Order: sequence, then structure tokens, then C-alpha cells
Amino acid sequence: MTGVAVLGAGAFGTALAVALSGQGQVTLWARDLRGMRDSRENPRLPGVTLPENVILTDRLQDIGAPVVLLAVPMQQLSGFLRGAAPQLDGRALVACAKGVDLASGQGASALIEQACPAATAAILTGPSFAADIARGLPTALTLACADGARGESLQEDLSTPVLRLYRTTDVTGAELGGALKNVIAIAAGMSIGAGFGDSARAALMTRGYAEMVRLAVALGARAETLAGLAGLGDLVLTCTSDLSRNFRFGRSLGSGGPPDATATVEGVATARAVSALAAARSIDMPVTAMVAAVIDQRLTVPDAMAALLSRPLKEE
Ligand SMILES: NC(=O)C1=CN([C@@H]2O[C@H](COP(=O)(O)OP(=O)(O)OC[C@H]3O[C@@H](n4cnc5c(N)ncnc54)[C@H](O)[C@@H]3O)[C@@H](O)[C@H]2O)C=CC1
Ligand SMILES: O=C(CO)COP(=O)(O)O
Repeated sequence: MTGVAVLGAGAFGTALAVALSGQGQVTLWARDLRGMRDSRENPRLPGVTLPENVILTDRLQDIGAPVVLLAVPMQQLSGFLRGAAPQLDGRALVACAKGVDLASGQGASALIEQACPAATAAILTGPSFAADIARGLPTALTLACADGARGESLQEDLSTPVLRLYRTTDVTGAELGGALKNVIAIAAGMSIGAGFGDSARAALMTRGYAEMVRLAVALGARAETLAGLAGLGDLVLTCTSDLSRNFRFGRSLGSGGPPDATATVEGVATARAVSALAAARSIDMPVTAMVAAVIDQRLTVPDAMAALLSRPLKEE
């Protein structure tokens, strides 16, 4: 493995650093190490001790690795890249955030290309909870890079005996799959929280998937990418697991309980961003529109479900 660095020491960045440290040294950068240096533990990933091969730093100047994983949340990525571009340009920058930037309507790869024009932009996405990856449980992900040869070498660099990467050149499909499934997971959580049952959740997942594909294909993605780990695979995981923050956030909206204000819930901003994108292109995304309406308190969860059920009957 060539040198790898991970920027952003939340749950996911830390888990990736732990997983890759079995193959060689990994530098993990955080803007604030908050005692992690002494405890060798990250409060965002409790119970996981950082192996010796994980080198902690809060200085971007220390990042010498040619391959850099970006694990800061999506809505912070643009500002982060603007500040860090002088240190990062020219390397392979692999975005691990799942979402659409609300301010620009763009995905992570476009943000990388704008801030670091000499870098190779790539996306790492797919069904994977940080806790599973950090514990070394078997996981399969999608590595997307428009440059096929660079993608192949990144696939080699970032695979381990238990972390199996598939590659694609369909960057748009990979990043939209990860972004859009979070919104549908909020819808699934709302439905479960409101007591609508497992059948309604399956319907929302299936119709949600249909609208994920509709938007992604309209934006240039291949439908097969959405049928893979980056889309369907992650949709299934996130809509059906209590470990998902997006699902849990939706469930608290549905049940009327207080959401966890400290959690990173990428689907919130992405629901707003995608609703605007879809409306501007006249693309029908009723589930996403309902999620955005509930989040912005324009509709209650029962009213959103009633609105979905009263749409004109149509062919599947
Ligand atoms: N946790 C998980 O299981 C998975 C997370 N992801 C994705 O990874 C991304 C990050 O999520 P998590 O690590 O789980 O979130 P987290 O909430 O655990 O951590 C986010 C981290 O980003 C840091 N951060 C925020 N703004 C920053 C900035 N401007 N500069 C530097 N650092 C900054 C915070 O200090 C925090 O340490 C999200 O887009 C998420 O969708 C993807 C797959 C799995
Ligand atoms: O993306 C994830 C799993 O693949 C993590 O989902 P949450 O952000 O909803 O926790």
C-alpha cells in the first residue's frame, strides 16, 4: 500500500484509519485531537483503540501521503477544501462524505475539482457502518474514479482482506447513490416512527429507489451503479438498521420524540438540496419532496403519507 492519510476524525474517518492501518501506517488528521493522543480512543467511536500504525496529527502540513481520504461531513467539505487546497492539490482525494452540498447543489467530486484542479477526485461509498468497519467485519464498498487506471490503483490501495472494494468510473452515480439513500432512510424512519409498519417502509424504499434512479440518470449516471453497493446496497442498510443516524432521525420525527442534536444527519441538508435540484429540472421525486416538507415543518408525517397515497394512480 502507498501512504494513506484520512482527514476528519469523526466516526467514519477514524474507522477507515483503523481498518487501513493493518496494511501500513495511516495518518489521521483532526482539527482538534481532544485528548485522542493520550487515550488513543475517539469518543465518536467508543470502544475502539487506535492501533500504533495510526499516526495522529492536527497539522495539515504533516500530510505527506499521495492518497487522502476526506471524511469531513458534506456541508463542511467545500469550506474545508478551500482552506486545505494548498496542502492537498495534486494528490488523489477520495471523498467519503455522502450528500449534496446545499449551497451549490454539487456533489463531492465537483467540489474537489473546483478547489484542487490538479488532484484526482474519487468517491468511496457503499453500505458500511463505522462501527462495523472499525471492528474488522466484512464490508464491500464502491470506489468511483473517472480515470479508470487511477481508480484501479486506488482500489488496490484501499482494499484489505475484509474491506472489499468494487470500482466504477461512474462518479455521478456513486456519489448520488450515497447522498440520496440518506433522504429515503429518513422517510423510512418517519414511517416506522409513525407506526405505519414494515410494508409501508418497503414501499417507501422501493419507490424511493425509483426516484433515486430517475434523478441520477437525468444527471448523467448509469442506472447499474444505482443498482449496486453505492445505491441499492446502502439504501437497504440505512433504511433497515437502528445504527443509521438518518433512519433514527426520521423515526424521531415520526414518533414525535426529540432527535439527537449531536448526530451528523446528512440527509437533512441533502433533502433540501435535492428537492431544489429536482424541482428545477421538473423531475418527479415525491418521497424526497415529502421529507424536505416534514423537515421544514411544512407538513406533518401523517399529512406527508396522506399526500403520497393520494397521488394519481399510475403504472409502476
Ligand atoms: N458513521 C458512519 O457509519 C458512516 C459515515 N459516512 C459519512 O462520513 C461522513 C462523516 O461522518 P461521520 O464521521 O460519521 O461523522 P461524525 O459526526 O462522527 O464526525 C464528523 C467529524 O467531522 C469533523 N468536522 C466537521 N467539520 C469539520 C471541518 N470543517 N474541518 C475538519 N473537520 C470537521 C468533526 O469535528 C467530527 O470529528 C458523512 O458524510 C457520513 O455520511 C459514510 C459511511 C458510514
Ligand atoms: O452511510 C452510512 C452507512 O452506509 C451511515 O448511515 P448514517 O449516516 O445514517 O448513520
